[in-house]
Amino acid sequence: MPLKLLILDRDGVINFDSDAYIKSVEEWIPLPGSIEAIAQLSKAGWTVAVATNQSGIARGYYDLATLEAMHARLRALVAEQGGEVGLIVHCPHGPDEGCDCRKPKPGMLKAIAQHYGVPLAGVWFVGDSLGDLEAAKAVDSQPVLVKTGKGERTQAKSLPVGTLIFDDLAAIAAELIHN
Ligand SMILES: O=P(O)(O)OC[C@@H](O)[C@H]1O[C@@H](OP(=O)(O)O)[C@@H](O)[C@@H](O)[C@@H]1O
Ligand SMILES: [Mg+2]
Ligand SMILES: [Zn+2]
Repeated sequence: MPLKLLILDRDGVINFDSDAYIKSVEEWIPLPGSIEAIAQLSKAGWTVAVATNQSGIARGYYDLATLEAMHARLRALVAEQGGEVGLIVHCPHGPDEGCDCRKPKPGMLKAIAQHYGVPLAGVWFVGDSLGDLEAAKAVDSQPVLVKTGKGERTQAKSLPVGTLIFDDLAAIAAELIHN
């Protein structure tokens, strides 16, 4: 049975985003239904991984310990609902550092696929920004846009061909679990 892998962007998909960055655990607030959606997917046999740009680290807005505390909170909330979160990969670099992991580059998606030993072709990558969708396209994954976070702004742009669009993560969970 091939692994059912779903990869999520974080800010604007799992939690509220802010143009001022999410700089503390207190600012990290789950979007309505997102924790439940991840738990339901997990309990339905999906492996839910996360690929998130975190240039706020390079910019000095928060440190790695704070980022890890946010992710511990995410894991605890999903565990309370009987589910679990898989690998969380972040890019700590700034836009001018030329790293291979910052979306729209697909380095984080490749790292997740390598971790699980599965191909990326067709794997849904859910994001709210154009860079998320471009990263998916770059490795033949399925770009999926949610309208939460920056999603409605992104929807007004020219999207990669074949991009799927959903209202939110709960709608994606319903689609994947019930179809
Ligand atoms: O959506 P993910 O990838 O989980 O994380 C996005 C965040 O790292 C931040 O990314 C920044 O973009 P720049 O990194 O400054 O271009 C801005 O868009 C912030 O509003 C946003 O909080
Ligand atoms: Mg985002
Ligand atoms: Zn990076």
